[in-house]
Amino acid sequence: MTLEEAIKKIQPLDEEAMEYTRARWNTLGKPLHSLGRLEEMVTQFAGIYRDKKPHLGKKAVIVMAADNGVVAEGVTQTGQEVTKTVTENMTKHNATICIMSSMSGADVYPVDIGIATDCDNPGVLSRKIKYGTDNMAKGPAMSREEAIKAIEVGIDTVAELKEKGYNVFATGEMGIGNTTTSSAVCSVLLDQSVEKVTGKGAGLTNKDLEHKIEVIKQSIALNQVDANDPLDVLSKVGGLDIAGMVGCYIGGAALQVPVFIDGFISSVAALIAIRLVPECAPYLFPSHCSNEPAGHLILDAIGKEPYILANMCLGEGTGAVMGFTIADYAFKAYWELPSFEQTNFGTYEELN
Ligand SMILES: Cc1cc2ncn([C@H]3O[C@H](COP(=O)(O)O)[C@@H](O)[C@H]3O)c2cc1C
Ligand SMILES: O=C(O)c1cccnc1
Repeated sequence: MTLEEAIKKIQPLDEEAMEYTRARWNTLGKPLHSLGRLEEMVTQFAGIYRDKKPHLGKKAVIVMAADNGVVAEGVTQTGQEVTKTVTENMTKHNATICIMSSMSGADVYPVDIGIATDCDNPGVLSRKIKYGTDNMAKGPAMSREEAIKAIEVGIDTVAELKEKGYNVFATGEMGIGNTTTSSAVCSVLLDQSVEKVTGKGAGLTNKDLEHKIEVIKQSIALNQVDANDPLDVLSKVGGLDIAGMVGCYIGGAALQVPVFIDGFISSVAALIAIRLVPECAPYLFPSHCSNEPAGHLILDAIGKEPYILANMCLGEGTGAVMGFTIADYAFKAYWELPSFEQTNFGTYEELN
């Protein structure tokens, strides 16, 4: 599906299904609204599925893996070969996301959307746009066309997995250097200083952090980034992993499935998606708030309040899969709690 086709398919949530779900929550044998945002989550899922009787199906985490040319500037603690190693570890149950996903009953789908070397691994979906982005400190990270193609990879991945029976998604990423690109995008789109939105990523010394900030400033200035054009920002100072996740969010909205956002990098992708297509926002769910300095800023900007505050900053989708578990609790209560009439509390009308 093209980006344009996906945008055209996005509809507002189904109010009737949500009304029905809200009303049903109010009949259950517990104090009104006492499950708070868990109640709202089930209601919103009903609106997304356009189904008065929403059920969670199979859960998938899509992990967009890509390299970033800017790593050549020395903005990371480890080399870019780690991107491929960790991505391949996801096929052997050796990465954090696999272990945490198994707790949530979710399947992990790593996608090579731009790893810098060949990745011939049957467990990794091969969707390479190019062998890593170009170094944004020297010129644009990618062309606008490449950014759109990467977004379409995300849309198509959601479509493909929905065909296989998945109906709830989470985004994750693996890409050494992607906190540098994320901070650049964040600084431009939120009009905040680079210092305020840049952290140590997967680990840096204070001196290295100063250098990272300088590289980001240089990249933004050199590329003459247009803050009013999210695709310009994404292609010049973003990454292929971020673009792929933008596609997952827009694709999720087009295909009427909810998508959980992970940490800093995933939230930056959600910010781009919502700036591009504001109508996709109700299909997106926060999970945790990243411990990177701009974690809260980004969530505030997209109007999403995190469910979990755990000072996590790992990425890969590790926070997003905890969102699945919250959804499990919410749906379990919604479907298994007896109504007032089925209990001996009295009737709903008597009690409320
Ligand atoms: C072994 C390892 C596993 C990871 N898993 C996620 N990340 C996280 O760290 C990277 C971003 O940090 P930076 O911008 O500093 O490179 C991303 O790959 C992100 O997913 C990892 C990083 C490492 C080193
Ligand atoms: O919050 C995140 O997603 C994050 C932060 C630092 C490094 N990797 C991921």
